[in-house]
Formats: sequence, C-alpha cells, structure tokens
Amino acid sequence: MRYISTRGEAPVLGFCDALLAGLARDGGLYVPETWPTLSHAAIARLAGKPYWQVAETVISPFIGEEIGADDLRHMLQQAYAGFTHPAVTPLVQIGDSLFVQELFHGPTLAFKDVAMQLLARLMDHVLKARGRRATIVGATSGDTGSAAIEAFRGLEQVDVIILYPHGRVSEVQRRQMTTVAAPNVQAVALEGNFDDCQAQLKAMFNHLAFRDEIGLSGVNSINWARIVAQIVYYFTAAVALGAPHRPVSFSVPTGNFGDIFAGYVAKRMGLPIDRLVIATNVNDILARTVATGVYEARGVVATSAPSMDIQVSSNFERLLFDAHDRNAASVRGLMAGLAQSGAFEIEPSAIERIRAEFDADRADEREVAATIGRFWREAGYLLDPHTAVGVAVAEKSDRDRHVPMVVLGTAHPAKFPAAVKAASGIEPALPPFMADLLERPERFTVLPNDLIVLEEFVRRHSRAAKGAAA
Ligand SMILES: Cc1ncc(COP(=O)(O)O)c(C=O)c1O
Ligand SMILES: N[C@@H](CCOP(=O)(O)O)C(=O)O
Repeated sequence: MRYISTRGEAPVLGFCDALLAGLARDGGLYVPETWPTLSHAAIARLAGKPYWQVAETVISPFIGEEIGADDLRHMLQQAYAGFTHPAVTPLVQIGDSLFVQELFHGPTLAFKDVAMQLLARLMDHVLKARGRRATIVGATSGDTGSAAIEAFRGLEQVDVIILYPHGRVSEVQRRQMTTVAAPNVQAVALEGNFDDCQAQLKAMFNHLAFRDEIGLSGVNSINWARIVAQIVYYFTAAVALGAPHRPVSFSVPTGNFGDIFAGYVAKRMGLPIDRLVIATNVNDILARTVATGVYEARGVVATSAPSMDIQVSSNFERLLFDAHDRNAASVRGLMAGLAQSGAFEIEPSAIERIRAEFDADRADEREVAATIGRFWREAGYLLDPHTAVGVAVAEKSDRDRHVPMVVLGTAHPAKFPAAVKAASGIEPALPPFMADLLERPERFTVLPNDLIVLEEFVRRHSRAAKGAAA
C-alpha cells in the first residue's frame, strides 16, 4: 500500500514511512492511494472473533508486506491485552435501537487508547528496526496527550512532548499527563486553546529543518496509523449488530474529525454503514459546514466536553480530498483560503457528496446536561459529556429506527466528574487502578504560545536532536 498527500506535493510513502512522518512535508495529510476492500464473506467471518483478530483482518491491507504477519499479530495481542473489558470495545444498549460502543476500557479511559496502544508498539518496532530515535510532539485537548504519555512512557526510542491548553482540560485529564514520572515524557501547558496547540504542532512539522533535526513524529490523528487503528471498532460494532447482512448507523462525537473519518474509511472498505452522524458541541464548525457549505473558523468556546472544543478540524482535509475526486490542487486552494481568511467555500458537487454520506448537528450545553440526566434516570446509564453530545444528536436526528444507531462512547464519565455530577447528581468514581490520581505529584511546564520558545523546549528534551545513537 502506498500513501499520498492530500496536497499532492510530498513524497509518496509506504506504511512505515507514513507512520513516522505524521504530517506530509507539503503540509497535507497522508491517505492510502486506494481504499482496500473486504468482501461480504470476509466481513461475515469477523463475527464472534476476538478484537485483535478483527484488527488483524482490517489493518493488514493498510500495512501490506512492510511488517511481518507474526510481528503484527503479537503487537495487536499485546496492545489489547491490557483493556479491562474482554470485548475491548463492548456495545451497551441504552434505548430503542440505540447503542453506546464503550471505547474507554483502556488505561486512560478514552477512545484514544484503542489506537495509541497499537501506535506506540508499531513506532517502537519500526524505530528499533531502523536503529533510530524519534521525537514525538503531540497537541491535545486532553485525551490524546494522556493516552500518548501512557503508551510511550519509558520507551527507549522516543521522547514525547505534549502540548495541552493551559486551564482548559479537566483535572483528571491534566493529572493523567502531569503525574507520569518517566524521563522521556514532558507535559507543556500552552497559554492558548487546543487550536493554538495544533497550529504550533503543524508549524513545527512545516519547519522542515527543525523537523529533520529532531526526527519529529506525530501521534495525533494527522498520523494515518491512528485512523487505521480506529477503523477496527466500526467493524466489531456493526458485525455484532448484524453486518454485513444489515446496515448500521453511527453517531460520533466529533472535534478533529479523526474518529468519524475512520468510520468513513470502514464504509469505503465495504462495511454497510447507513448514516455517519457528525455530532458536535457548540464549537460547531463541522455542523455549520455541512449545512452551509462554508467552512469558517470562529472563536473556541469552553464547554463541558473540553476534548471537542476545537474549531480547526484537521482530518476534514482528508474528506475534502475524496469529495474533490482526489484533486490535490483543489485541496491546496481551500487550505490556502483557510490560512488567509480563516474560511473557505466548498464547491456544490463536493458538498453534495459529503451530505450523501454524513448528517451533522450540534448539541448545546443545556442539551448535553439534559441528556446525561435523562439517560441516568431512565436507563441507569451514565454518559460522559462527549458521548452525551453523540447521544443528543442521534436522538434529534430523523433516523430510521429499523437501523441500529451506535453512538461512540469516547470517554469514561469519571474523566469529567464535575460535569457529570452537575447533570445527574452522581459523581462517577475513577477505577481502582487510578484511585490515587488526585494525590500524585504533578510535573509540567507552562509556556507561551510562541513557536521559537516551543521549539527550543522540544530541542532541549529531544535525544534525537542531540544525535544520541539509538
Ligand atoms: C472524549 C473525546 N470525544 C470526542 C473527541 C473527538 O474526536 P475526533 O477529534 O476524532 O473528532 C475527542 C477528541 O479527539 C475526545 O477526546
Ligand atoms: N480531542 C483530542 C484532540 C486531538 O485529536 P487527535 O485525534 O487529532 O489526536 C484530544 O483529546 O487531545
């Protein structure tokens, strides 16, 4: 499998190089040259298989011959062995043909663990084989950072620097990042919002001399391998609910558009997905875009679902690429418009294609709180605010009740105890393995939203920059 950039001006890479590259050198995002497909029979055979085996079937075509089958199988088994539910991403019915797929049974209680536990193993494997080190810089609104720190802590081949928005993540999220003592991990509280963190990360990738000096790699969903790992749970959910013999819809709490883009890929691969519902909080750039065809960034508002407080939604570029017949020049034009004026207009045929696949709506703070309260009272099920956005939007949608609707349960309610308690009266407890999280000592560095300062900090904490042999 070969990977091409959405902007068409970066080298074409194989899987392992795309894995280490993160952002393409032309500022675009890597996508496979073609979408692999699974036959009806192959999808039917996934029923009843353990998660790692489904992952093996779904992920292998994206890797091709670049990683040996035994090595990949071993990494998949290891990656999912630590999840606290035997199904890894179980389904729970919470209403009339309405399900939550719980993606939060990994070590940091959010869906990011599902991909990050595999990504860390893949990167370590490839870096060791090449005898080199990498410096990972990540931008987080709370969950990617904690999952990355947990997955990469202590690894010899990598240093990890995570930028999170100072004062804009929950206490549990912050402490998951700041209480890890491993010397290869640094948590940076950036004076700005998540979009600032992501913009600085992309600026580092686009500063090619710096990028090469420190061996920069990424763990955000700009990294194609993150998306690949997230495709798997669409298959496990849909097959459990009757696919390929029956269609299934998904409502996805959305910010950076990585998770729902994985659903789009699952559909391209042959999974019978009926509707893909983009569910946003009041930071609703994607809901507005689908409604109007105009992508226009506005100021970010802090909400009870802070991980989705995002306005510049990275992976939307991957969808735009497909919606424009994979014409990289069109994508370059749109992205130049975004850089210049903070907005662009999608041409009518492209927005129609997007509307043919996706529905989109938003849930405001009142709706999110009411949804948490109602499902606790009526179904005895406690939603976190992000999952509640997905449920609220699914409930508002004009859905066909004969088609099961799966809401991706992206975080455990205990990551956001204050919002959940305010909405339901219940304070969710952290699981025993992190019961002392609030007592552990913290270590983090506050830095201004300034590329020069940030690059200097990263350089100082990068063993790859110091030229140390791996
Ligand atoms: C808990 C939670 N829900 C939903 C999202 C949105 O996912 P995506 O950015 O892939 O759209 C995030 C952040 O990515 C998150 O951390
Ligand atoms: N919500 C995310 C934001 C980054 O998203 P990613 O999927 O691109 O890593 C977070 O919690 O950090």
